[in-house]
Amino acid sequence: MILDNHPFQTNKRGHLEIGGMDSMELANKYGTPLYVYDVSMIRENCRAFVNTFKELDIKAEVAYASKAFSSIAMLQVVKQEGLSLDVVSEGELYTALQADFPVEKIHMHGNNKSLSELEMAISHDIGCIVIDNFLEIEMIENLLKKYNKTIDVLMRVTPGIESKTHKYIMTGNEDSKFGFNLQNGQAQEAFHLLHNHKSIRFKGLHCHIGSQIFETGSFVMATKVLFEHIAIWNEQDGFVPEVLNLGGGFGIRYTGEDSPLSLHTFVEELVQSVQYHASDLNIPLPEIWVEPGRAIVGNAGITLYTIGAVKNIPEIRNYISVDGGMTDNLRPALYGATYEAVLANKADYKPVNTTSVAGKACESGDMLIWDLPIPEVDNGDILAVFSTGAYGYSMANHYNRIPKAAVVFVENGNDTLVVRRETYKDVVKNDLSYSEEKIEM
Ligand SMILES: Cc1ncc(COP(=O)(O)O)c(C=O)c1O
Ligand SMILES: N[C@@H](CCCC[NH3+])C(=O)O
Repeated sequence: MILDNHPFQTNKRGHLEIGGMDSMELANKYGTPLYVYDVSMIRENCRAFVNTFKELDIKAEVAYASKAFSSIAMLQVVKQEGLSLDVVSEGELYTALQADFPVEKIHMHGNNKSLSELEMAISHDIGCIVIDNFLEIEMIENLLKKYNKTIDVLMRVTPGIESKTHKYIMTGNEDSKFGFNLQNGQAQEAFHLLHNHKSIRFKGLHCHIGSQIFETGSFVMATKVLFEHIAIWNEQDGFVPEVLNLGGGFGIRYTGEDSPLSLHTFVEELVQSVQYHASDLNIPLPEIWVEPGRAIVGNAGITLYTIGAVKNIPEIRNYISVDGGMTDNLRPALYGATYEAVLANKADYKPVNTTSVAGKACESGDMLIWDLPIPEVDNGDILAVFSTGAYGYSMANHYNRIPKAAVVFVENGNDTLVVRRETYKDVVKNDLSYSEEKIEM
């Protein structure tokens, strides 16, 4: 049964339950498509990361990668759980400031940070900037002079590792737009600009090899490559990193085919590898920082859709269409990502057919799920797609002028609307008219 692959159950009415709430009641109350998050699951995921490092007695910092899902309410939960925060744009930083997130716990990323983004970060005294390129070093130097400030930074490097994931979400390979290349000398050049800098406090290295990764081998390999360079810089310049940030990328289960490692195993193997190299080099163990996004929110979210048109093409395929699709979940269209779903009102029914779930956007590629085992479908049935908590709402778009869906948090049987559904007024709110008089002028 598909339901067995996911951390949800049915209630007495046979309806899918989330956070102690009947998902059908949520669909009726808020309409569909609807993103629903079980907040206690988000909290558990945050705590699991923090506690795993604690159990291993390792000085660590866990920063939630807010690109996975950023909203004021979400960042308030992250703040309540005491995590740090990774932002990659002015918009994400702005959201963090609106959520009153402690600035000293915010880290800023980005492969093309603008002057105004850096100025916002520096003027608000955020905790750390992860430097990606030479232009950024120059802009940070100028801004620190202007504000007469100093700031902590990490240097992002690409170790030349091809992690086992989709090409579009690999980031540690040599041919990457992210970070300073370790192999071709650029990282070495940047290191010399940053090491012993007067106002840029160079704390250490950052490396993120990709996303939705199920094995530790590529992390261990990346750590080895980082330490080869740390060893050279240690010998030449006495460099001792205070921090090693190994990024995010911890894979989650989308379907029964996915078997993520336990968090404990994952973290333990990363820690052991850093410990091994630090002791080999005879330097103190650096603080280990990580930046999980998907692993914090992915499994905690589901999306509810109303099923509309049903189309059977004999001997070819059965289709059901839902009232959302690539506008609220771009991942299948972008990466061929796979998902599982059940009918929220028949969650414990046995499947009798196979059907493919189409979105409503005007694209043949707008398919949410291919060949899903499903019970008999009736008008008004609600489809619940699992594991949509990461990179769903955050990559939502307005294609076909479809308004963005609402987000509801549920916790201990209480539901709270945390992002309003967009209206058609919202969709045209930035449009200005172009009158005939202008053409005549
Ligand atoms: C620098 C950086 N850190 C963290 C993450 C979060 O990744 P994930 O959601 O896979 O944990 C990403 C996204 O891939 C990233 O680019
Ligand atoms: N958006 C991607 C992950 C990329 C994360 C940022 N480097 C996904 O949905 O899987």
